[in-house]
Amino acid sequence: DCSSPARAGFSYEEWELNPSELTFMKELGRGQFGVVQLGKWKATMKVAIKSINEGAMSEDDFIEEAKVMMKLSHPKLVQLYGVCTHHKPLYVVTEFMENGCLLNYLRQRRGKLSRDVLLSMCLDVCEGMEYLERNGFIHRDLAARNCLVNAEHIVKVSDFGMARYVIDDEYISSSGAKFPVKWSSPEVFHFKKYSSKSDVWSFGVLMWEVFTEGKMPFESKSNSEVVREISQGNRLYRPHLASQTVYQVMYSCWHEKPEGRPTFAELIETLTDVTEMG
Ligand SMILES: CCC(=O)Nc1cccc(Nc2nc(Nc3ccc(OCCOC)cc3)ncc2F)c1
Repeated sequence: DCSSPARAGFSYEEWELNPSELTFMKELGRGQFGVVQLGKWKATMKVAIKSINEGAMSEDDFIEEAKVMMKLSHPKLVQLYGVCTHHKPLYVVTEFMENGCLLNYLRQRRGKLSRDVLLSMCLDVCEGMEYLERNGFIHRDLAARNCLVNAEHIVKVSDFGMARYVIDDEYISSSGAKFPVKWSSPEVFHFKKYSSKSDVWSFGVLMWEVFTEGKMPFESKSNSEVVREISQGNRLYRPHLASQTVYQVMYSCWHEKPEGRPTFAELIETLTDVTEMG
């Protein structure tokens, strides 16, 4: 049916949106591929439209993958509606999230969010990630900056798998300034060995971001200092808002070996028990 962008433009492949059905309203900010704008699809549905800067993305590879990503659908994942490939710049059209990215949301509401709300945010992300784990899909760049918050204050995971299409050596090389070392497991920053268990490590750091209300992990340390700290067995400290029980959960995500870390399915169980215990 053509009632939603996901099935849009019968005259286009199902992952293609007809650009004439998009209207631009205002700039939301800048993602890593270029500007993101609030728009409307068929003059009714609010959407986020990412314009991909020339040379920022391996576009053909991404378009191929977009067909797979379109099929990933879950209430805690930011839905990909489609792409416009018939002109430059390439547009990537997704679900619009009224309250913006989780990192800024946490920083803007410092001191106003209860522990229960912080825990429910972690559970939202965990549910989205458990769906990706179940479907054998690796995020590769899970962090609070890559999660978004909707009008109902639900948190959803965004930009899953997009790290594979970035053209920027600073981001790709593990010694590059933009490589997310502070969210990377040892097997990722040493060998780029990505897995759902390396996503679990990043989820532990995201939990730390949530319970510090948006602090930068290893605040004053350089990437190479973080590699040394982690390799020596040091870990992020317990955030003041995190109970010992909550800290044990995020700490379990930082086991040196992937097999020593929980799965997202196990993390849902544990976080749900913590929520119920209070
Ligand atoms: C921290 C990283 C970061 O900002 N990332 C980032 C920036 C811009 C847009 C996107 N992407 C999407 N954004 C929305 N909604 C959105 C709503 C409000 C907003 O307010 C900005 C001004 O605040 C006063 C920003 C975004 N929905 C879907 C996206 F895909 C991601």
